[in-house]
Amino acid sequence: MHQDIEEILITKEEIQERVKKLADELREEYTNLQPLCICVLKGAVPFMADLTRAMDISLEMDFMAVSSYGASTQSSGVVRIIKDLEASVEGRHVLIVEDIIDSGLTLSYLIDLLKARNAKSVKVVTLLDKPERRKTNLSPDYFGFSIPNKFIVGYGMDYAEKYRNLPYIGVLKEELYRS
Ligand SMILES: O=P(O)(O)OC[C@H]1O[C@H](OP(=O)(O)OP(=O)(O)O)[C@H](O)[C@@H]1O
Ligand SMILES: Nc1nc2[nH]cnc2c(=O)[nH]1
Repeated sequence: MHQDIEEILITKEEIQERVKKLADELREEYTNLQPLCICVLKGAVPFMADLTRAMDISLEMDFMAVSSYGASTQSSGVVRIIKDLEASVEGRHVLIVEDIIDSGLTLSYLIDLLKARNAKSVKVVTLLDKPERRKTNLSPDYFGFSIPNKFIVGYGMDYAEKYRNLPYIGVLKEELYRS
């Protein structure tokens, strides 16, 4: 285990098993619909790669980067587009792929944006859900794990851009981000 990690919350094997089950459910829903899977950079990259390969249906991918202003471990609700989509979502079945929903403010903004751009349907799959911290009444259509209110890193998720390549999801030692 990495020296900065307090405990492993979800192992690599548990992630793989859950991702496969989510992919099975999504295959059922999206076969023949040619969904546009939108990866929200950067944290969702490993999940997007594993999930879409396991879905094993005809789909398209696009990438969007947004940033919320505020402290590095808290979302402020003000969302700014850093990189927009290349594809048009008009008339498309869109699946937003997220690594984590925390306050829900990022997702709430994205859903409104994609609906305003006339997507035919907009659904959300997130690997992790932290429902305790929600500031909106939004809930994901599909989620991998519901987790407690702890600051976690790994499998795409960072602290100050580090730890994204850890193969598991771990709780970061508190002294590293409180100091
Ligand atoms: O529900 P919310 O409170 O809005 O928080 C969730 C958002 O925060 C994280 O992204 P972050 O801004 O850390 O960017 P990153 O994916 O590039 O690390 C995560 O990937 C979600 O997009
Ligand atoms: N890395 C990381 N990003 C987040 N964004 C919202 N919650 C979290 C979290 O626990 N860890």
